[in-house]
Amino acid sequence: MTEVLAEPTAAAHPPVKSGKVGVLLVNLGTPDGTDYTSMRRYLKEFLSDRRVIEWSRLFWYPILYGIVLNTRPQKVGKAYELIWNKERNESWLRTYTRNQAASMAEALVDHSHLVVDWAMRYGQPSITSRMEALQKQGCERILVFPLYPQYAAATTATVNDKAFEALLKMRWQPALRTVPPYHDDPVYIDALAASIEHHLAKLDWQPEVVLASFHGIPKSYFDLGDPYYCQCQKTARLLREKLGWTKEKLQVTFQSRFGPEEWLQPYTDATVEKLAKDGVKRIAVINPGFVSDCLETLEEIAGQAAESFHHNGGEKFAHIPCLNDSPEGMAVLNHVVRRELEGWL
Ligand SMILES: C=CC1=C(C)c2cc3[nH]c(cc4nc(cc5[nH]c(cc1n2)c(C)c5CCC(=O)O)C(CCC(=O)O)=C4C)c(C)c3C=C
Ligand SMILES: [Fe+2]
Ligand SMILES: [Fe+2]
Repeated sequence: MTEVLAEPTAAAHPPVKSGKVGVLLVNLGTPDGTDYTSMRRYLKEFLSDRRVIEWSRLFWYPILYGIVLNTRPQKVGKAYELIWNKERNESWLRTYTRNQAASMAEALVDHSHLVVDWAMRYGQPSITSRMEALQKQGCERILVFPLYPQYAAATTATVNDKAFEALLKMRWQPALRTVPPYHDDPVYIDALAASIEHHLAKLDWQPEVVLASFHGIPKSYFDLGDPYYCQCQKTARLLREKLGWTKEKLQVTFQSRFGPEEWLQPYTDATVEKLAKDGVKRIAVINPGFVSDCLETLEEIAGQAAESFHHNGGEKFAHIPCLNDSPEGMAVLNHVVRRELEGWL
């Protein structure tokens, strides 16, 4: 005889929150402090990620544990100190990401069943902890938003991997959606163009050249089929078209090289130096691939690149800030989220 399970009665059943939709904004990550221990913990997690360093572990781990984690924490800790948000005692990347989540929650307040949260791929708050928190609040559906306009396996894919890894341990999984790259979205391109125009209008000089400097990746990742390079080039082309500028006026470069391999070219540092040596006196740099200002924009560009330009004969240098949590920046993020939530709102 077949046994039929009895319908659980309300009294016997534990309370379950339900009916909510979560949005999880995720950026790269950040150390908890600039001290050696915090920096080492952060870099260890970051540089152990196979999506970031694709070399064989047999080759990479002796270098990572023998050299990199003994020297880089001090060096990078000093760089972070220069740009630390002292008021909140945290990195700007964390401040801006939290602000973006708060601002988005306010913009979408009419959807009372929506919960907006934020996490970091490396460091705290972790993706797993925030996914679990969203689920506890009753989110049966979660939209994961890797905060990168251009897709790279080293950034977008590793965020998505981590989100799906969190589901691995759940008996009752929420439905999961991930936000695709938005490198050619007109709202994003318009926001970049408006930001350039707005910031250049505030100067009492105008740049001869503007660099669109994107974070680099090893050239070998591109050769293996990563679409990142092409998406960066498309963003720059659309931006040029929007501004009515030539290829000479808006040039694409790649920054933040790591390790001895060849990375995407032309390099930002070499280009800045060459422009100055060739007699260009005034340049501006924008970082369209970074949703928020961080170490790589504030220290490497506004700090180091500016210094190199002046040192080599350049006279005027401007760093155009990232869109951050500005109204234009939030218009982009809110637009992308609304579109990707279609059918869930
Ligand atoms: C092989 C190493 C790295 C790859 C590939 C890589 C790709 C990549 N990174 C970003 C965005 C950011 N990177 C940041 C810092 C950073 N990046 C690497 C290495 C690689 N990145 C390192 C080791 C570091 C830490 C600092 C250092 O040791 O130099 C940051 C800043 C974080 C902050 O808290 O401010 C961002 C943002 C992208 C978009 C990308 C590929 C497209
Ligand atoms: Fe990086
Ligand atoms: Fe860097």
